[in-house]
Formats: sequence, structure tokens, C-alpha cells
Amino acid sequence: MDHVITVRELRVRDREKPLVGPVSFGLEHGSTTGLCGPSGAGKSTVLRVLVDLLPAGLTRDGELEVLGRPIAAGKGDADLRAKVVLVPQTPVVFGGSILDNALFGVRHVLRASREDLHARAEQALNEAGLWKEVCDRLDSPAQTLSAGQRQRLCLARALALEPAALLLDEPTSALDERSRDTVEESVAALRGRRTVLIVSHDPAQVDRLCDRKVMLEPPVAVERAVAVAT
Ligand SMILES: Nc1ncnc2c1ncn2[C@@H]1O[C@H](COP(=O)(O)OP(=O)(O)OP(=O)(O)O)[C@@H](O)[C@H]1O
Repeated sequence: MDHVITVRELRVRDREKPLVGPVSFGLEHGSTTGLCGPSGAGKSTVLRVLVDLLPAGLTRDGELEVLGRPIAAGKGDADLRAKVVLVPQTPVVFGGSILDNALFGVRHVLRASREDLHARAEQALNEAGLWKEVCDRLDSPAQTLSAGQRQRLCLARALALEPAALLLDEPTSALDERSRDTVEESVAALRGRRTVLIVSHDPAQVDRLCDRKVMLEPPVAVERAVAVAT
């Protein structure tokens, strides 16, 4: 099977203490996968592994491949950063305009004319379902957008990088129901075209948006496992 991301027997530890895993999964091209599990099971940590931004002090074992290429831990792979893009739970909106915000990121990896960058922003904002709402005010401060619009702006910023995989960490947890629906519509529209991994606490949301789900359970401490076995 042709996977954009493959994870095999991934484990994360804090020195000797197991924090996450083992977990194995593959993300097929164009699929939307839900990453689920109880609080503390390690969902956010798995996303950090996938963008190679594990907090200092934590180590990982197991294999990670992106587009068939093995990714070694902690090598600061700039190529990977543009291929696998994480949209955090709380939208990060900078002080500039809506256009500046959409292009933040892609500007650093793509040498292109102003017109081409503008076209890239339009395409990304369209794909994120925000274009119609902002096309006549691209130069307005991004801070003027509503919470749901901000989340879609962050989605557009990530899409402008044309990532091989998009990671969404609880994309609607900070939103009211109406904004949640608009963000969900945008995410649903990516199905089949983009490869998406969504962390969600909401089983109904996973059912609405995802083709499949990966369940993560907190690791069983070795001492406990031995105690139970004896
Ligand atoms: N920097 C760190 N140092 C030590 N332990 C950490 C660190 N970051 C996370 N952990 C631990 O790793 C485990 C997984 O945390 P993580 O935040 O990935 O879980 P989660 O499934 O995303 O939780 P939630 O659903 O509550 O957001 C937890 O036990 C957490 O306390």
C-alpha cells in the first residue's frame, strides 16, 4: 500500500518512563484518519513526532517514513517541515493582514513573484473555505476575523505549503457549534484530495470526517505489567 506517512512500533519515552505507544499506522494518499484515545494517551505527542518537534528530554523508538523516506529523530529536517504540516489546536494569527497570514510559511520555502504568491494564497483560502468571506479585504488585519475564520486561515496557511500530509490537532475544540460546522465543512472538502490526520475527542466528529481511525491507549507501565503477570 502506498502511504504518505508510515509509523511502525512508535514509542515515546521520558528517560525510562514510557509515555506513548507502541503504535503503528499508515496514512494513505487522500485519506482522512482520526487519531483517537483517552486524555494523556499521547495524541499530541504523536503529532509532534510526525513533524519532528518532540520536546527536549523525550526520545522516540520505532520507524517513521514520509513518502517512503525514513526520518531519523531530531535531525531538523527542513524538507520534512514543508511536507508534513501541523495546524495547532488554538489558531495562531500574526499581527499582519489576512494575506500576510495566509502566506506566512510558504513565503520562506517558495521563491515566486508577488502575483504567483497571491495566486497561491487565493487557492489555499479557497480550499480552506474562506476565500468568499475575505476576498474583498485581504489587506485587513487578520485579528479582525472570527474564531472559526481564524482556524480556517490557519488551515489555508498550511495548505499554501501544499503539504503531503496535514495534521490537525483538535481543530474545533475552541469553537462554538456554528464555527465548528464551518471548519468541519472545510475539512470535509479536503477528503480524497489531501492526506489528513485529525486528533479529535469527539467520536461523532471522527465519524463525520474520517475514513478510518487509529486508537491510541496509554502505555502499560512495565512494573504494572509484571505485577499483574505474577
Ligand atoms: N514534555 C513532556 N515531558 C514529560 N512528559 C510529557 C511531556 N509532554 C507530554 N508528556 C506526557 O506524555 C503523555 C502524552 O501526552 P499528550 O499531551 O501527547 O496526550 P494527549 O493524548 O494529546 O492528551 P489530551 O487528549 O489530554 O490532549 C502524558 O502522560 C503527558 O503527561
